[in-house]
Amino acid sequence: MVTRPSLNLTLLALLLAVLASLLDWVPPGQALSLTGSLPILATTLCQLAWHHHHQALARWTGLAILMVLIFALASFLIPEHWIAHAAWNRLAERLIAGSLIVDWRPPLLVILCLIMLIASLLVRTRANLGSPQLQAMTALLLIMQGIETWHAPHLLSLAGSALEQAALWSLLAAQLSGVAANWRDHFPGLKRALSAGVLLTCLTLLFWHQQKTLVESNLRADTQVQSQRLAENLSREIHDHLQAMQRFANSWELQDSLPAEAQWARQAAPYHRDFQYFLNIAFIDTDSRIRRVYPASATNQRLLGRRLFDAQPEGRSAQGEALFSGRIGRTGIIELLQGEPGIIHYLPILDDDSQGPRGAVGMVVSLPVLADTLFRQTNANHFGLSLMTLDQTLAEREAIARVAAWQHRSSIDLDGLSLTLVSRPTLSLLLSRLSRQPVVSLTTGLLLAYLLYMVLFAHHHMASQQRLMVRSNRELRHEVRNRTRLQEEVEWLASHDDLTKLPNRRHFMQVLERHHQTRPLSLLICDIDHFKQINDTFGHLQGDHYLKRIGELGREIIESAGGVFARYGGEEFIACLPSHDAVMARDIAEHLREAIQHLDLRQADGRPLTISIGVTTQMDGELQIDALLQAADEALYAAKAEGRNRVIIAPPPSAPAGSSP
Ligand SMILES: Nc1nc2c(ncn2[C@@H]2O[C@H](COP(=O)(O)OP(=O)(O)OP(=O)(O)O)[C@@H](O)[C@H]2O)c(=O)[nH]1
Repeated sequence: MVTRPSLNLTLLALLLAVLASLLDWVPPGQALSLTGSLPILATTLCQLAWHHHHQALARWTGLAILMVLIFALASFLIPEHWIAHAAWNRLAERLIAGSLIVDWRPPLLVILCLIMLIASLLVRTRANLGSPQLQAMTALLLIMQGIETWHAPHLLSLAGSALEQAALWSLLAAQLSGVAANWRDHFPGLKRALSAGVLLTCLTLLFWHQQKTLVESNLRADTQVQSQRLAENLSREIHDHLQAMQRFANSWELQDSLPAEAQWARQAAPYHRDFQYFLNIAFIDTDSRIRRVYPASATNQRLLGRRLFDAQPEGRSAQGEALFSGRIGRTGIIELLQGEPGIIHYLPILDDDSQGPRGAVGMVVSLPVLADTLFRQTNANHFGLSLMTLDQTLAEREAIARVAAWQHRSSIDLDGLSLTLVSRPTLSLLLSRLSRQPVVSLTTGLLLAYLLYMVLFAHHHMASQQRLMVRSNRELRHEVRNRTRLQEEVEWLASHDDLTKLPNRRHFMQVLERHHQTRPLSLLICDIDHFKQINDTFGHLQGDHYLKRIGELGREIIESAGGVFARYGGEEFIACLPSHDAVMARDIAEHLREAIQHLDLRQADGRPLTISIGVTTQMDGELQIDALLQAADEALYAAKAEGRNRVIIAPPPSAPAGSSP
């Protein structure tokens, strides 16, 4: 549903996405950083197209963006041993020289948010396709982005910039404002499924955050150990060279005179070769003059004969230690005569008759060269390195690849002198070692949360459908029962007399037809005597009462004889007695007449109520209903004519013409 607020919010998202893109933009050739803002901008345009009813355009752009985002997500998910991080970087390199995959890939949480937003746009506002769950997940992912931004600097850029996050919130709000009214009707059905889905999403995000923190801190500890090892190597190197040089100094103790130049060069050469960071190895006499130096480079030659006390006042105390006290002396970090920072060790050459030092061996260690020698042992693709004092960078080795925001500081002990080695692991190194497990858990958890919502929603939908069906079934059964009862009532009314509840004439005729083979078959027609006077005297209601009483009694007597008693019309009743001959029928008719006479019913003149009965019997032959009725009626007429309150037997009905006797 497109509403004015939702359109406005999408336009706001567009503005924010454009601003984010402009702020992120850097000239081509440099590292690209449109990673988050560009897909947000594309999604906003897609949503705008949807708002303007260009559904097909919105659908196809949405699908295209979705494909790109899924590809980017795959680079987070695929294990290193399937596709190495270097391969992803090579792919990025092909797109723009010097770029890395991280320059192209939007932050993880932005990718997930955009996938949810586009998916919910594609399923429109349909709750049964999971739109509410997708939007709830987007909101939770955005909250997580806020936490990530506020929390701490992290290894990977997982969250978008503040502007990108604001644009994403606007997109979500635009979608929500269009559908809120629509969902209000669905809310009872949504409630359970949505709360379960949201709960699982929250748990997934918390679990992911915990896992990610653990993985990153392990990785940090890993690189810290590596960096520490480097520092230890450096310390060991210094220690080793000191020992070696001590041996070198000791080798001159037996010699009384000044070492010959060639001899000095011959003996110093292997040390210089092994420890390339020695700028020179010099023989210094007790007057602190440099008398021999190796290598004999032009710079070193210029030092010959110079008095170090004057030339290097900073090193005076160290020289004094070696030349006068006979102990190893070491300068701090000083500016060397060669113009670079370094340390000079002075190793005394003692006289064999213990007359004090005869001189000292001076070893000039260039710290940049020392650091460089060590730095060369590490891969420049993995670490950027710096060797530092408290306030000065002595040597630096830039990493070839881009470094991460992390840096490790390890202290180095240079024979009592404390330095710091700062190492900065490269992004490529960290990403290639980073476990994919947290991202896999996050993606799987979100997928499961969506599926859980779908299952619960479908279950609720099916359950309510079933409830509806059961209710309709019950109503239908009730309706069928009602109709059957009505039908029975109608049928009963059609075949019975409403006043006396006796079978009516039509029903009686059907009964009679059913006995077309029963012989003998007797028929009785009964008529109340002077009923008109009863009506006239006592009223019709009383007349009705008489009719009912006679009906009840007649039914009792006739049915107990196996016959059927029915109302014939007006104050007349009719009965059939199957398998009763004329004598048996007459007896029953007499019994009926007498029983009525003994009822407590009175005629208008006070005498007991009486009836007259005409009886006829068909003994054999084909059933002749009309003839039987005619005969019984005539017998009744005769009974009336003879004074009423009597039973007259009609002669058997004559056979119809043509029938055999
Ligand atoms: N109360 C009541 N009266 C009825 C009903 N059906 C017919 N009657 C009355 O029955 C009376 C029949 O009268 P008649 O046919 O003249 O016969 P009678 O008065 O019984 O005289 P006889 O038959 O000659 O003895 C009429 O007054 C009818 O109105 C009914 O359902 N209820």
